Amino acid sequence: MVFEIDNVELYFNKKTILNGVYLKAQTNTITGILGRNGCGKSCLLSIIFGSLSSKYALIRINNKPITKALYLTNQVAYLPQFYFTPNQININKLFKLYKVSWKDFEAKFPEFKTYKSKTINYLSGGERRVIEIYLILNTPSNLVLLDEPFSNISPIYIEKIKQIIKRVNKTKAIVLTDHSYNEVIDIADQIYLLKNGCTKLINHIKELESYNYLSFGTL
Ligand SMILES: Nc1ncnc2c1ncn2[C@@H]1O[C@H](COP(=O)(O)OP(=O)(O)OP(=O)(O)O)[C@@H](O)[C@H]1O
Repeated sequence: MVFEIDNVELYFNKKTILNGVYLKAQTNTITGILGRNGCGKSCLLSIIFGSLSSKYALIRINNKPITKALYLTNQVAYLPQFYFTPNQININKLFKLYKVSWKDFEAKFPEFKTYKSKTINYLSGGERRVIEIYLILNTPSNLVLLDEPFSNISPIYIEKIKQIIKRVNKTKAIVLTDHSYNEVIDIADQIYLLKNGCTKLINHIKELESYNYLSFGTL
C-alpha cells in the first residue's frame, strides 16, 4: 500500500503546530520521523490515525482519497506514546482479544513465559511496552504507526523489536518516531524531519545538523 498525507494544518489556541505537512509511507519502506520536543510528531500520528482532528488534512491510500477517520477503516494500527492497555487486564486474555499468538510471542521473548497468567500492571514499564508494541505490530492492518517504540526498552529487546518491524514491513507500511535517533536512522529507509510545522525529507544524515536537529558531536 502507498499512504500519503498532505497539506496538514493544525492549530491549538491560534498557535500553529503543523502547517503544510506532507508524508508518504509504503509497504517495504520504513518511514522515520525525527524532530525536537513539541514539534508535533505525536499530533501528526494522531491525525493520521484519526483520533485528532486538524483544520485540514488530505489522506490518500493507493492514490484514492480517504474521507473518514482511518481507524474506522481497519487499515491502521497505532501505538500511542503512553500505555493503552487497561491496568487490570490479564495478559493471556489481552493476546486473545488481539487474536495474537502467545506461543509465537513466548518463542521470541522467552523471558516473558511466567507472565502469561498475570495482569499487565504486574510487568515493568518497559516489559509492558514490549507487549504493547508486539500486539500493535501483529494486529491486522496495512499501516502501522509507532510513537516512541524504543523509549524505556533495553537494547536486547530493541534489537528484537527492530527485527519484527523489518519483517512486518514486508506486508505493511510503517511510520515511526522516537528520540533514540540512532535507532531511527538505523532502521528507517526514509526520514522526515518535522520542523517549524513542516516535514523535510532528509536525503543525507548531515542535513540533520544543518537543520539544527543534531550537532555533529552527537552523531
Ligand atoms: N490538546 C492540546 N491542546 C493544546 N496544545 C496541545 C495539545 N496537544 C498537543 N499540544 C501542543 O502541540 C505541540 C505538539 O505536541 P506533540 O505532542 O505532537 O509534540 P511531539 O513532537 O510529539 O513532542 P515530544 O517529542 O516531546 O513527545 C506541543 O507544543 C503541545 O504542547
